[in-house]
Amino acid sequence: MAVLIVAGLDTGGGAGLKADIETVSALGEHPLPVLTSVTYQNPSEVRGYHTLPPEVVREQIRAVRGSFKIGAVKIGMLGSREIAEAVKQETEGLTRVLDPVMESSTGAKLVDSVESVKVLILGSIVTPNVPEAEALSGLKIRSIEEMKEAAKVIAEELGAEAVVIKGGHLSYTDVLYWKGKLYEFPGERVEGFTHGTGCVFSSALAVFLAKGFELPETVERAKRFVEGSIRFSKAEARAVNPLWELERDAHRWRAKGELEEAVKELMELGEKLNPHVPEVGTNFALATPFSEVFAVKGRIVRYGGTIKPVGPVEFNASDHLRRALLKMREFYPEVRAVLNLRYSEELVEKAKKLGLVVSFYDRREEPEDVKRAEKGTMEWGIESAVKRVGKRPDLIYHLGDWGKEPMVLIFGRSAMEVVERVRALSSR
Ligand SMILES: Nc1ncnc2c1ncn2[C@@H]1O[C@H](COP(=O)(O)OP(=O)(O)O)[C@@H](O)[C@H]1O
Ligand SMILES: Cc1ncc(COP(=O)(O)O)c(N)n1
Repeated sequence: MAVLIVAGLDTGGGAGLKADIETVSALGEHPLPVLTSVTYQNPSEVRGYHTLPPEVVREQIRAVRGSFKIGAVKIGMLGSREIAEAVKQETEGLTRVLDPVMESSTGAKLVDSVESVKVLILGSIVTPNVPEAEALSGLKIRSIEEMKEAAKVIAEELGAEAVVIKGGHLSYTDVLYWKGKLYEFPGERVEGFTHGTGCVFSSALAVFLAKGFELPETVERAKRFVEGSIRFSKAEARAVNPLWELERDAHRWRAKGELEEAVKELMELGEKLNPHVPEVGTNFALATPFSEVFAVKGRIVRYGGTIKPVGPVEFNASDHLRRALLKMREFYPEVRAVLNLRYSEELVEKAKKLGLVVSFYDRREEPEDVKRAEKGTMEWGIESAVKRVGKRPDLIYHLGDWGKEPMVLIFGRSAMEVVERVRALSSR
């Protein structure tokens, strides 16, 4: 199924047409991109925009309307009244999702007037954020109750088929008014970049409508999709990441394979490694670029004179190593893998001889409040060891913690780098 997208181009690659294309593609439908305006912007600032002549917008829609099966249309930045009129005429009869874009999140105007947006409201599913809903309804919105009143007014007075007021500027709860009924979609704040959330939301809505879901279900699905695109946003983009689900799954797949290979290599070191395996067992953890962590279920244990993994490589199979790795990644994001061994003086000396950067933490230095909180020891330990050496540590040891057993953590930028380090450390 194809989804028509009528929107503006964001040169920062965060919002607008590019976010819409990615959203539609990521959700498995075919995007038909129609450009209304070129903006000059980055995630911090819109410097200006240039609207295309309405005829150019009209011709783009005409070129595709007849030759694709269009399940829905998402309409974003319109720019001018003339473009709004042309889009209205050319999209007659399609299921229309209108994101009434008026201002960017950075506060710059993206349309000549509220009236231009109103041109397209009749019969559309409209998705204003709180300030846009205030502009369309003339009401002040400070609560979920007031969101509901405004949604009703926009539907009843302006003739929208349905109204979804988005709560990103209020409490993260979204409200839907449809066929005389009100629905609430509770949400919680997700940490991450939010530039482009509105674009992704309305595109996802259009996709789920095209797939045939009923409106309340589409809102729920679009909201969850936006949450993922915030949670898995990337610092480099400073905007939402509509490709999050595909990327996350690809990274999971690769990390699992990488760790499985490395565990296999590690097993080759069986007899040499056996004396270095602590009572609690060894584990081996690998993080994806999204900081999701895989490890060996049940750990790697001594087995006769050799060693053996108890279970398979799984997501979230080690709490301690996951916490150590994630803390290390806050300082050095290139570090992706870690493995723990029993502490011994020879091992630490050998590491130093091999030129590895060695650090340690000492629980006697742990502040009382961290001790009492219990969960924070690992994080505190890694942080204090990192700060102690002032550069990226390859190996961190402590002399009693985690069931009081002294332990060594060996870090690496890949699972194989850790295996190579373990190989060097355990060779006689
Ligand atoms: N930080 C956040 N955490 C979770 N959900 C958010 C966050 N910011 C926005 N949302 C959600 O993203 C969607 C878009 O909302 P909003 O940001 O208000 O739109 P706009 O980009 O048009 O201002 C809504 O479903 C909203 O609840
Ligand atoms: C081309 C274009 N379309 C839409 C938005 C709104 O997105 P946001 O509210 O996240 O700034 C934008 N900034 N640019």
